[in-house]
Amino acid sequence: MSYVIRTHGITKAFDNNEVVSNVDMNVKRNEIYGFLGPNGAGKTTIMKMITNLLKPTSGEIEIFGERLTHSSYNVLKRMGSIIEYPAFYDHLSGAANLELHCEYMGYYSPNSVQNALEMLDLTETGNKAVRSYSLGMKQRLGLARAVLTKPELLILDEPMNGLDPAGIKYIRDLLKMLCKECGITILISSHILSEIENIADTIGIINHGKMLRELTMQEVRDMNLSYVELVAGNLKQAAYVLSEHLHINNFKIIDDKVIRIYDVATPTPELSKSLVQSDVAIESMSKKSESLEDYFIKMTTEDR
Ligand SMILES: Nc1ncnc2c1ncn2[C@@H]1O[C@H](COP(=O)(O)OP(=O)(O)OP(=O)(O)O)[C@@H](O)[C@H]1O
Repeated sequence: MSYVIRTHGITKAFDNNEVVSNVDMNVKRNEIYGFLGPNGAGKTTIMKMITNLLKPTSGEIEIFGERLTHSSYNVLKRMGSIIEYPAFYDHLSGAANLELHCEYMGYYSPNSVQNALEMLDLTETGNKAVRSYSLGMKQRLGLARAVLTKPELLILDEPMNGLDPAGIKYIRDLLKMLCKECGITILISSHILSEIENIADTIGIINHGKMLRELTMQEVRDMNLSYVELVAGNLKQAAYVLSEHLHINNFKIIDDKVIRIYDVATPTPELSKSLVQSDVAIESMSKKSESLEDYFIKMTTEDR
């Protein structure tokens, strides 16, 4: 497996207050990695460490197989990023801001500014002063700057912030294209799962500075998110029937009347027949499913 980013037990403390704790993150080459966590979870701090804007208190970061140090200029030249809100010279045009960035990065390629503006649908506004841009246009200009120097790795901290639904779709489609057609690896953070679940190949869930889980979207799709909810009088007997008669162990007792059975392969009529035959007083039985958003919220609230 080839990785573009690997962090090994990175920790960051500000004034003895640990806000990132022992995080291992593994971003594979040519994938979109969705970095998910509620506000304040530590996403920006980790992305700042990966882009060398902050130094970890302990732990190591490897990018393109090289250990990141204060002098890793060549590694940094191979990435583009938006960390927090992108800042520009407001009195200059979008195009002039991009030209300045090329100069600063020592990157010269004919038409690169025009191509980046075009890619982000900013051709018409490229010559206007940034101070006249809406928040969404600034976000797109930030992305234009991030892709300007043709990076191999994009680090995007909540790039959908401030965009309307059409703008979010535009960016999602663009990121998919950049990853699948141009081979760019993308690390993108969000606190809203639905923003990235359709484009991510892998997600990492973080809360209170700790990586709770890293899993591929295929693993997410294979998870038991559907279940049968059984409301019954004598739950002890119901649990006994499930495990001893039906050999189902994948269930959870929610309270003194409710069991959730995650083995949805057993048909509901078969379940109810066995339960009734063993004198379980069924009040109701229904198929339900948990959305991925519910799962994400549950994971991050259970960790409190
Ligand atoms: N320079 C700093 N000094 C002190 N505390 C900081 C500093 N930067 C971040 N923090 C704290 O670290 C924690 C993590 O913040 P961070 O911005 O990384 O979270 P986040 O997941 O990106 O959240 P958000 O989505 O709100 O940006 C927060 O409690 C924040 O207050």
